[in-house]
Order: sequence, then structure tokens, then C-alpha cells
Amino acid sequence: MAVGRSGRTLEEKLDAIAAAGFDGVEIFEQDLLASDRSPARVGRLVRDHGLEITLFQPFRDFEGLPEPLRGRAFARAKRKFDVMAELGADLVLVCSSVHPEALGGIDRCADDFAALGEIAAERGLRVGYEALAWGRHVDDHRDAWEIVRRAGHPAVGLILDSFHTLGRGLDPETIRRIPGDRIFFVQLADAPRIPMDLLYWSRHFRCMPGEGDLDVGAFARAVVAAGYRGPLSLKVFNDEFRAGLPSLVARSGHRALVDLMDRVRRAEPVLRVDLPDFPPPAPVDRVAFVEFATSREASGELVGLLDALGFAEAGRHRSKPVRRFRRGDADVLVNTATDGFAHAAYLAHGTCVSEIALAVPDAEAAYARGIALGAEPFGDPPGPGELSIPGLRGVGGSLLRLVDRKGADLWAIDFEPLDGGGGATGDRADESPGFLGVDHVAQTMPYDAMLSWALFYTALFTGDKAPMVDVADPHGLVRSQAIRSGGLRVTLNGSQAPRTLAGRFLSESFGAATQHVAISTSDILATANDLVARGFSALPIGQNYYADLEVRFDLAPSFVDALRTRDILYDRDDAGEYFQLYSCPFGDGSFFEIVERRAGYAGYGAANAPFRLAAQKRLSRPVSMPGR
Ligand SMILES: O=C(O)c1ccc(O)c(O)c1
Ligand SMILES: [Mg+2]
Repeated sequence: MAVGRSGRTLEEKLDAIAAAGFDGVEIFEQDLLASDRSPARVGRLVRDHGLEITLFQPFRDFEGLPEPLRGRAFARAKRKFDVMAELGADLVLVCSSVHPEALGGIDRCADDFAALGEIAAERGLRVGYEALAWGRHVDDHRDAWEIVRRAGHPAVGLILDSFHTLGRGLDPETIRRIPGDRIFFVQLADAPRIPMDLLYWSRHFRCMPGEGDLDVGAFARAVVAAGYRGPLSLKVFNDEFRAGLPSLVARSGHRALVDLMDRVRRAEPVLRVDLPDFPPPAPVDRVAFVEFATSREASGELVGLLDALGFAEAGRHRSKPVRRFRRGDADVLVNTATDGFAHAAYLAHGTCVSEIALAVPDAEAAYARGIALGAEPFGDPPGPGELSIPGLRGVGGSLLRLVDRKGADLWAIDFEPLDGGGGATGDRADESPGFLGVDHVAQTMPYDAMLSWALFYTALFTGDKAPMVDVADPHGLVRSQAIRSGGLRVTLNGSQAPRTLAGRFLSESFGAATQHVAISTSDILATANDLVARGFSALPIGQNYYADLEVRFDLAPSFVDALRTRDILYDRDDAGEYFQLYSCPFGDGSFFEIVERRAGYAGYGAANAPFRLAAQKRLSRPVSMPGR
């Protein structure tokens, strides 16, 4: 496996690529030209990292030219061959010509390649031909293959690139007709389905397999079925990756390849794939608990809010200052330890969600899959007599725990139950209407980390991504990506603008991840009444919102009044309805949401997000003091 380019210094990139577990790299000519190292030194640097140069690319506008352009193209090729010899690269990618004077003609091009193959072979080099999706005469891998076939030279082969095949909507099954030993190299990239010019799409929006919408799995299966056994290389041009951390980009690229090939072998078990065995992806049952790290002094605000939300204290950890609050099926832990991981998280981020536990069918299997996909083992070792719960490093340095029913009961072993004695509100939770469990968890991250974290969830578990949505914050754009796996719903939010609510949360909490936790109820109106009786104050929503709501959805005025008086937001999709009630923010900008989904509503109220954001902004606006 090898990786293409992203925009940092060569050394930084090579460090990250080697550490992520790749075997080789493509050298992009532009990177070489921009470097002040000689090709020989670049070659040595690559090999010093334990990597090989799998490909030198691209050589442009070579085939099908009239003289004297043709002669000049051959002269250029010889110069490139000299550079390759210095670099220590034996394969060059020739991409199909976009030259305005290229004549085309399958046999003319085949003759050019036969002649080029002869020159390359004399030097012990090989030439691979790739059809660019926007090539002038050759824009289809089937035509490129016909040229390679007619060239009939052992030093000339085909290069396939999933972007060019899938991006043009070509059927990847046609690759199964190509002899595998004539395919010299395979490049993989995905892309989000956004209608736009192919070249611009390719140069700015390519992403790792599984991060976009193309069927890279079908492409990879066809390549393996054809008998190809060479490198699988990531050929990704992407603005976010150029801006991102090389280590994160390289690790998620490696994860994408391992996940892709794992899915290849599971979809077609006869296909041989060079990967160790590890467990298949499984769905998440539900969020088992959410744990906040805080301090004794700072915990009052959070515990007060949980109380107003009708959570009752249901247990205390036997050996640590961790309190368990429960309502319906939602468990929230409050950790005020003064040592260990939670305390470190509190010191780094303030009161924050330090840990999320997912209930899965088989925790050990989910953990083993995570490790095979390059996730980091994470968390404090268990204390004496405490359950050992496997943990992985999640978004923003938080801890992702995996629990299952096979393990002994966490609540019985690690926690002392408090039956009904949980402070003033102990019993009331049971009488109160509607509460179900955790509906979703919303995580905020730098914009350029979103694709990687989405892949983290979709590679580890089975699940689906919803289309990316853009949310207008009063201070800039926030992109939101929802992921669902069984009973787990996560929304990932990223902002490039520092003053959006997401951007401010990141800077004020020094990079904490979970910004809000949404709890589901089966009866939003009854729940809202109940919370008011408990002293809950909802995020106040502007009156204009409700005036619009009535006409937008043709709702009865009395119904809209019921929403308005309770600050409930409303949305509807083809399936059903959605109701949202927000808490005011606490800590460094965390908050809770209460939602009701009716009749299979699948979204997250994206249409309401601008109004919720505006309401949150109003609350956080510095109050101007008259007379000062
Ligand atoms: O965008 C390009 O020009 C370009 C170059 C080389 C490739 O392999 C490719 O897929 C695209
Ligand atoms: Mg390519």
C-alpha cells in the first residue's frame, strides 16, 4: 500500500506515512520540483524511512502528437527517465493527453507507447498508462487498456484509478476483463457526489475510500478479481488534507485501505486479500453511558442541570468519586476524580464529556477490529476489583468504551446502587413521563478532521452516513455529518470559522469533542411541562421563528402556541416529525437537548439549527451595562 500527496513538507509527510504502516509512496513530480533536495537525496530520504518509491507521476501530454511535438515529447520522457533513475523509481505514470494538438487514434497512441516502452526497457524502467476522466481522446480505462494491449510491449501496462472510472460513472465490472498482470498500478480515491467539473472535483474533493460516495468497494473487488497483485495506492488531492495534520491524514488513509480490503474479502470471500484476520464490523446497540469529567467545585452546575432534567442519582462508584445519574435508559456519570484520565481531561478542557460508552454485541470483537484499523488503546487500567472495559481513543482525545452483555454487570460490580435515596429528586424520575435514552451525541472538531472521524465510526461499525449538511451560524459556516450505526447516532460538526459556536466551543474548551448530548422522549410536551416544574430553563427561542413555522408547515395555531410557550423547535420530513428542546449552555459551552422523533423522522433538525445557534449566540452575548 502506498500513499499519494498532501501539502506539507516532504519529511513531515514521510514520517507520518511510515508511522501509519504504509510500505511505499508515489512521488508527485510537483513535490519533487518544489523540494530543494536532489532526486537522489529524495530517493534516499524515502528509503531511510523504510519506504519504497512505487511510482513517479505524472508524465503529461505524451501520446498521439504530430511532429515536431511528438519528438519533443520523447525527449521530455528521456529526461524524466534520468530523474527516475536518480530517484530510484522504476514505474512512471503517463496520464492521457489533454494537449490541444493531440490527434488521438488508438493505433497511433499504441505505436507511441511501444516506442516509449522500448526506451524504458533499455533502462530497466516501466511505463503505466492512465485514462484521465477529462482526457482529450482517452477518458475511459477500456480505451487506455486497448492502447496498452495493442502496444504489446512488456514494459507498458495499464494504471487504474478509481476516481477516473467511478467519477465518470463507468462500470467497474469491466475491469474484470483485463489481465491482472497487465495492470501495473492501482490508485484509489473516493469523492463526495457533488455535481461539478470533473477536473476541479478531482483536484479538490478526492478523499479516502469510504469517506465519499463512490463505490470504491466494487472497484477494488474488480481489481482483485482481475488478478492484480501490486500496490494499492491512495491518490488523493484534497484541500482539507493539505490543511490537516499529516499524521491524522496518513493514519486515516491506512485505516481506509484496511477497511476497504476487509470489506472486499467479506463481500466476495473467494477473493484473496493480504490482510490478517480480524472481526467483522457490527452495529452499535446504544449509548450505554456518557461520562463528564469535572471537579467538585465545578460539578454543581452540571449536577443542578441534571436534576432539572429529572435525572436521579442511581449509584456511586465503589472506589472513585463518580456519581451515576439516570433517567429512562439514559445514564450520565459525573466524575470529580483528582487523578487519572478524567482529571487530565478536566484540566485540559474544563467540564467536558471525557468518555462515551457504546453497548455493542461483542466488546472484545469491536475492540479487536478497532485495533486492527489503527485505533489507539486508551484509558486508565482498571482499579482493584473493577471491571476491565476495553477503551479506544476517540474524538478530541476522549475515551470510547465498549461494553456488552457478556461482561458482568458494570453497574452491579463497580457501583453501589442508591435506590430512591438519590437526594431530593430520587424517586421522581420514575414518575416522570417520556424519557427513553440517549438519542444522539454531537461532536465538534476542526473542519479538516471531519472526514477522518466519520471514517473512524463507519470503519469500526456497520452504519450509514447521511449527506453532509451546511448549517449557517451567524459567524460562519458549520458543516455537519450525521452517522448512524444501529442504536448509535452521532453528529460531527466542523467549522473553519473561529467565531461560530462550534469554533468557539473548540477554542474555549481547548479541543473538547462532545458539545451536546441529546436525550429522547416519547412525549415532548409532557416532558417540557415536567422539566419546567423541576426548575429547568429552556434555551429561549425567538418569536419570529414560530410565526414562520405556522405557515411553513401549515400548523394549527394552538399547536404552534404549545411549542412557542415551551421553546420547542419543530421539523418534519417525509416520514415523520421532530421536536427539539434545548438547555442553556453550561461549562465551556456544552448543553443538553431533549428530542422526540415521531413516525421514523430520520434527521436532526438541520433546518432549525440556524435559529438555535442564533438563540445561543444571544445568550452568550455580553450584556451591555447601562450607565457604564
Ligand atoms: O489531476 C491530474 O492531473 C492527475 C494526475 C495524475 C493522476 O494519476 C491523476 O489521477 C490525476
Ligand atoms: Mg490517477
